[in-house]
Parts: sequence; structure tokens; C-alpha cells
Amino acid sequence: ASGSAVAPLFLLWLLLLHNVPLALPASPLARSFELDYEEDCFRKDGAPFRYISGSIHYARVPRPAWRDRLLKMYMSGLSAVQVYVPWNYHEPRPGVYDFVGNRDVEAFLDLTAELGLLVILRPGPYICAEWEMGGLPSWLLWKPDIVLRSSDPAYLAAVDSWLHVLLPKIKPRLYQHGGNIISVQVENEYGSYYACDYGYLRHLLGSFRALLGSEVLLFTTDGTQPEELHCGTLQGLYATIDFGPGSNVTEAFGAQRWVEPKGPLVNSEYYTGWLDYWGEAHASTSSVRVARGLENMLQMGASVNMYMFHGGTNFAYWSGADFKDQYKPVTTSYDYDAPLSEAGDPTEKLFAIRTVISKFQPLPAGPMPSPTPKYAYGRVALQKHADLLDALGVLCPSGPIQSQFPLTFEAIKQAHGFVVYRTQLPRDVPDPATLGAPPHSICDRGYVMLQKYCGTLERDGQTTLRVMGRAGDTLDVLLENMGRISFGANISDFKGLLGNLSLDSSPLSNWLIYPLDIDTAVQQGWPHAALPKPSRRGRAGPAFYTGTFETPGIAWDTFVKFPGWSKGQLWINGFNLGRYWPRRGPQQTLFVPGSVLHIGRPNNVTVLELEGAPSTPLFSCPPLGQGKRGPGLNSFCMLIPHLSQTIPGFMLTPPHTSGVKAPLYC
Ligand SMILES: CCCCNC(=S)N1C[C@H](O)[C@@H](O)[C@@H](O)[C@H]1CO
Repeated sequence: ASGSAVAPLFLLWLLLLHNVPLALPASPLARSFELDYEEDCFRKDGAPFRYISGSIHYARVPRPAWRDRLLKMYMSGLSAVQVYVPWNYHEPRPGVYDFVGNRDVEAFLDLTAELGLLVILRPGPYICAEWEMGGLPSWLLWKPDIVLRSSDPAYLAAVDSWLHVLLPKIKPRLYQHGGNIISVQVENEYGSYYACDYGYLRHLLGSFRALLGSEVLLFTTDGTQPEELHCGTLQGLYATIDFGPGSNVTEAFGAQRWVEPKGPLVNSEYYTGWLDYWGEAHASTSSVRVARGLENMLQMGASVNMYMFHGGTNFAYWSGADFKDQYKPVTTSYDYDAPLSEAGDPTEKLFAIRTVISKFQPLPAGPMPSPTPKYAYGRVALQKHADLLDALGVLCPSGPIQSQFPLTFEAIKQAHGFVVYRTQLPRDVPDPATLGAPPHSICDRGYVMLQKYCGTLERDGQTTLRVMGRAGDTLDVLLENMGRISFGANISDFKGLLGNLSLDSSPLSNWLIYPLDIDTAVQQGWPHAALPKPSRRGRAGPAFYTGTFETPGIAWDTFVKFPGWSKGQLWINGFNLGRYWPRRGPQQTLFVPGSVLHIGRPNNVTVLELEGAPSTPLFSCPPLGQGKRGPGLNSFCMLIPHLSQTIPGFMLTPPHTSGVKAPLYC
């Protein structure tokens, strides 16, 4: 029987005769991931399956660090990762798409597959995640009356256009097609949104089925309140829930059973920590509580995704906001008190979770990768380069827009960052007069200059200033967008001067409006490549500072501290590291991934300080502790040391200029 077709069959017969298990790889044709309503479980290739998953957002981690973070998640014992796709990260203008570099979602997904992780994908189109506008592109608001997250035809047209670009990238990576994506979420906590529009959910279900096929498991996620499950669930989408360690697990899953009497128990977002807002204490959740709740759920046989397992950073302008009685912008750090710190370092919370997981399934062999090395590059001296108002030619090359009254960011098609609104005083103001804005019309912060920096108008905060001047004096307001609301009914969060500024109740008119493109200028080498402009405004008010530093042959991660600085934006080598606001806190440092640093050539530091650079260092982080996170205002200083050594990062030191008193009025 040698050399004939009989031999393989003979061999197979022999193996089966001796009960040798045949672990034949399931061909893409036979691969399946489905719900079992009899046994109340998932089935993967026909076998009962429960996932233990963690959330990571590729948009919050530089691509060079993706492998490090995913490997640490795999070594923690996770079988899957949960991934949002932020629509606005990939479609910056209608019909303009960006999937390269840090935005290469396919490369990220392929890396998860390479590392043996399954994926639970959440492509939205709305995601929340405390991400700018919950992931929706702000250009949707170019149609001011659009009804987001609804059957509004204008909204659905943009959604379908986006899904027709994204989902074909996903389909070949579905588990049933040989990939590692086991399930796909439709929308996000739709039951928490006022619209409660089943037609919208049905439209999305139809689009997802048309573009992904009939096999993929589609699901929804909602809170456990009846009204949330009432409006967020739909026949044809498996309903899952989200809750944190403070909830009663039995009661919470009882809520899921209200909608899904049969099928697997699933907590799609088990909160390992929480987000931070500027001006509020750093949120933290005890490892013991997180581990205990996880163990309870795993003992019930539930599938669990931990939100977040690695939070990362809201680089550039990507942080979102919340609205609870007032506007609450989210910090640049999305550390989330997560098992992997913002810098990607394993914490004691990770090891506590890993211990729980080991009770239910074997951990991968081998050690947990160590924290990434960090380096203190020392103090960086900065020189004032120019007042922002003296750089409008570079920052707004197309020139200003003329308008009788102020226009919103959306009306002039500015998505993020900053816009200057300029007018002239219509009359002499020999005695202090009130410059004021209608309630909620400053979106979000207005830095007022009248010859010099007068002060800051703030959304849901200070909306008046006392000013003096002469007719014809130039009045400038630099408007900063601090991030669009990402959750709830107020996500149509228009930015800019939404109402008229008035002088003693007389509206100011005849405005020049300058949309600023600072990032393009900085990425093209400004201001380092330009000669400094002598300042006429001292050290208060919006101005650019520059400095350089060398790395000692390595480019390790670090953190930047801002001793005495107020609020602003930081770029290194053209990479926008995000907003700093040590004066408000709780975050006191900015994470700097080593991948943005140069070796063997100067690293260019560019700072836009909005309110006032220090004349001398007014602040320095307390001595860094070892391995613990400290609650309270300075906790972000304490985030650094999940390491054995104390690595404080480098300091930004100001030029030494004479101090000036802030004026009582301009
Ligand atoms: C202040 C957040 C209110 C709503 N968001 C909630 S509950 N969450 C659920 C939401 O699905 C997720 O994207 C995150 O936004 C998470 C909070 O981190």
C-alpha cells in the first residue's frame, strides 16, 4: 500500500483506532463563533468558550508601542482585546481618509492576531470613550441642525459612507473568515441617548450585515437600567451590559437576563478605574475591589471585558468632555487607573487580575514583560519665540474671515485647537467697562488681549472681564476648543464664540476671524526654523516658547513637568503631546513616548503657553514615591514610579524675565 492513496487513509484509521486526538486546524470554512442559547455560552469552533478580555485604544498608543502593550495584555492571561475604532480619527474631512502610521487600524488588528489575541471590535459609528465627540467627526456639525445618532438622512448618509470604507477592512479579519475578530458591537450604549430611535439601530444592523455578512456575532452594550436596555437593544443584536466593581454582579446580570433570558452572560465594560476631568481629583479604584468583582463574574461563567486594561493618552486635541450641570473636559492622560499604566507599565492591579485569571485558565508560560525603561533628560531651557498674535501670518496663511458677528469653529470648518476673534473698541473706554459674553457662549476658553493679556473667559465659568481702552484699540480673543462632549444629549458641541461679546451690554461687531493651523506650522519646522520676534507683551498671555535637548544615545519614554507654567500645548519634534494644565490639575505631567524623540540630533520643543510662563519655577512635583499611585491633586506625579528607579522626566524651565503683576483690568 506504499505510495498509493490508501496510505493516508490507513494511517488515519490507525490513529483513530488508538483514539489519538486529531487536532486538525479548523479550516476557515469550518471556523465558527456563535451563541449557544441552550448552554448559555459562546461556542468557538463548536466548543464552549468564555472570553476574558481587556480594552485598549490604538488611537491612544503610538504605533511603536502597540506590540509592547498587546504582549503585556496577552501575558496577563487575556484571551481577547476589545478595540474601538474612532471615526473622526480616520476621516478628518468628508471623504478624506487616513489609515497610515498611528492610524493603521489593519496593522493593529494584524498584530493582535500575530500575538494570539482574539478581538472584540467596536466600530461605532459612535463610540464615546471620552474621545472627542464620542468618535463622531465634528464636520457632521457643518449642518447645524443635523440630529446625531438618529435616522436623520444626513447623518445616515455620512455613516454609510464611512462604514463602506471601514467594514470591508474588517470582513476578511472576522473569525469565520480565518481572522481573529470574534464579535462586533453596533453603536455604543445607545440606550443612554435621548433619541431612542429603533429605525437608526435597524439601519445600522442592515448595514453591518450587508458589509460583514450573516455569520459574525453582532451585539450591543448598555448600562443595566431598564430604560437603557429598552432603548439600546434590538432583535438581531445580542444584548450585553456594562458595570463596574461597585455593582452587585447577580443583580447586574439579572438585568441582562431581562433582555436576554438565554445566552452567555457578558459584561462588556468592567471598569478597572475611571476617567479624569481637569480640576477634579484623580480617579482610582482599589485592586482588591476590581479583582474580587472579576472573580465573582468568572465564577458565574460570564465573559468579561475589562475597561480599560490599558488607557494610554489623549494626544493632540483628542480628549473629549462630559456635561453634568457644567462642561467637564477630560485630561490628556487616559491612565484610567488601569492595570497597564499610561506609560504601559504593569501595575499591582494587573498582577492581582492575573492571579484571578490563573484560577480559571492557564496563564501563558514566561515572565510578564518589564516596565519600559524611562529616562530623565534633565532641564530644558526655553526662550520666548513670539506672542501668538505676532504669528498670525504663519498660523493663518489663508488670512482672516470677515463677519459682522462671531462665527463658530464649525461654520469656518475648523475642527480642533484655536481661533482668534479680532475687533476694535467702538469707543473710548476711559473707565473700566464690562466685556461680557452670554451664558454658555464661550466654548470653551477665551484668552482676551487688549494691548496686553487681560484674562480668560471660561465656559460655565468666568464670562466677564473689566477693560479700558481707546476707540480703535484692537481687541483679540483667542478661543480654545477643549474637546467636544462625548456622552449624553449635548454631543452636538459647537465650538468658538457662540454669542456676541458685548461692552457694557452693547454687542461688538465687525470681526476678523483667524482659524489657526498651528500643527501644520510646527510640523513644517516653525517656530524653530524662524527668528524670534521681540515680545511686546511680557510673559503673560498666549505665546510660543522653544527649546532643544539632546538624548544620550537612547530615546526612552519620559514625562514632562511644567514647574510654574499655567496652561498650554506641547509639541516635541512636531508631535502634539497634548494639553498641559498644571495650574488646574490633577494631571501634573505629560507622557512622552520615546518613539517621538530623536537620537543624535536635537529634539525640538515647542510650547504654546496660554496664560503665563513662570519667571521662576513655581512648582515641582513632590518626591516621587515607589510603585504606588497617590490619590489627590498630585497623583499624576505619582503615576511615574511604577518603576524601581525614580525617573521624573525633564523639566521645562522658563527664560528668566522680570515678573509683571497681572492687571486688575486691561
Ligand atoms: C462620564 C462617562 C459617562 C458615560 N461613559 C461610560 S459610563 N462609559 C461607557 C462607555 O461605553 C465607554 O466608552 C466609556 O465612556 C465609559 C466611561 O469611561
